[in-house]
Amino acid sequence: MRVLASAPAKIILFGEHSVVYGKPAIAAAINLRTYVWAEFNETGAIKIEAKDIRVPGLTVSFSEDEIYFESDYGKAAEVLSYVREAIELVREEADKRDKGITVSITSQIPVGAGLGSSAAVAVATIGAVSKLLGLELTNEEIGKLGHKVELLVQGASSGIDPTVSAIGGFIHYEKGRFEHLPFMELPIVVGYTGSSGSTKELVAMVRKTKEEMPEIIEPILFSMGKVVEKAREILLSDLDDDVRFERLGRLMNINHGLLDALGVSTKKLSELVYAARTAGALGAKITGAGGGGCMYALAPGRQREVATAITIAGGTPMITEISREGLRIEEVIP
Ligand SMILES: Nc1ncnc2c1ncn2[C@@H]1O[C@H](COP(=O)(O)OP(=O)(O)OP(=O)(O)O)[C@@H](O)[C@H]1O
Ligand SMILES: C[C@@](O)(CCO)CC(=O)[O-]
Ligand SMILES: [Mg+2]
Repeated sequence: MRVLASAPAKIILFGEHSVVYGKPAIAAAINLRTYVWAEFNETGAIKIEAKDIRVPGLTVSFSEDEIYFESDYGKAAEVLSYVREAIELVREEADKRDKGITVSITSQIPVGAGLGSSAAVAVATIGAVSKLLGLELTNEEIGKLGHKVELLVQGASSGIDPTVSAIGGFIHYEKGRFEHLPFMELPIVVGYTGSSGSTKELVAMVRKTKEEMPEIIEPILFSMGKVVEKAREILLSDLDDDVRFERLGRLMNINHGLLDALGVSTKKLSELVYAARTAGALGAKITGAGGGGCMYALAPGRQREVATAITIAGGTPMITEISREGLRIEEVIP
């Protein structure tokens, strides 16, 4: 039997980082997906074919007529830890710890770019492997297992990314609980800096700063929580779109400033944010953990101009759509 599952990327509209400390956040699944095939193998081992992820630590030496490859196995194993933990967790849940499983991954989501590639790969793997092992799990349960995987690998995770990747759509999330917000088209542009940041390291950096100066960082996290409350109110209001977008834009700019104060922006991210605002975006901010990766802009009627401004500033624009669907079983071959 072979199973193919897929799970979407996400953007965080408001509340990244503060959500790790129990504040609310708002996120949406977007139409970039990670695909995972799962099948049994006879060896009893876990085998992972990650087709489009760069493995760090590979050294190649060339001499007259020979080529030597040396790999840093520790680093290679670390890169695959989300997938490995996901498979181990599902084998335990199914009480089939010794089953040999091979997974093969292809992904449209840039890695370490704030678009939830870690959550999507964990959720798609859990979806494919649980189906293979005959476990009946709801998408919500798969999101909770995805949260466990992120906790195991990163040490800290709010769970918002695996939740939105598993269930799709547009959500408000707080302390493990989510509420679907009404589906709406948002005129956004995502801008990719081309560089990456590690969520594990960025979350650890914010925690360290918070421990060193709680009297400064806690009010910032508190304000971020308030920005999200206000944004939820505006999203649920019956205000006209022009007023609604203008207010949301202002909140995005405040949220970006607060993220910058936490130290998770970079020069390139800020350049893309300011380029987007100058080209007429009503708001622009980092999305995801930062340290590189992506920003997004709210630009009703100005998406094309903002995309051009992001390109001129050295970024890659992506006009994405919100994905109603989360985890999907694409194919089951008996
Ligand atoms: N296609 C893939 N195959 C295997 N592992 C992947 C794949 N995509 C992502 N990963 C894993 O996820 C890690 C990146 O996760 P990380 O949480 O740091 O960033 P992100 O999820 O892309 O962004 P964010 O968490 O800010 O939304 C990679 O180093 C790798 O371990
Ligand atoms: C930085 C963070 O808030 C969002 C990453 O997309 C981490 C988390 O919520 O687990
Ligand atoms: Mg991640």
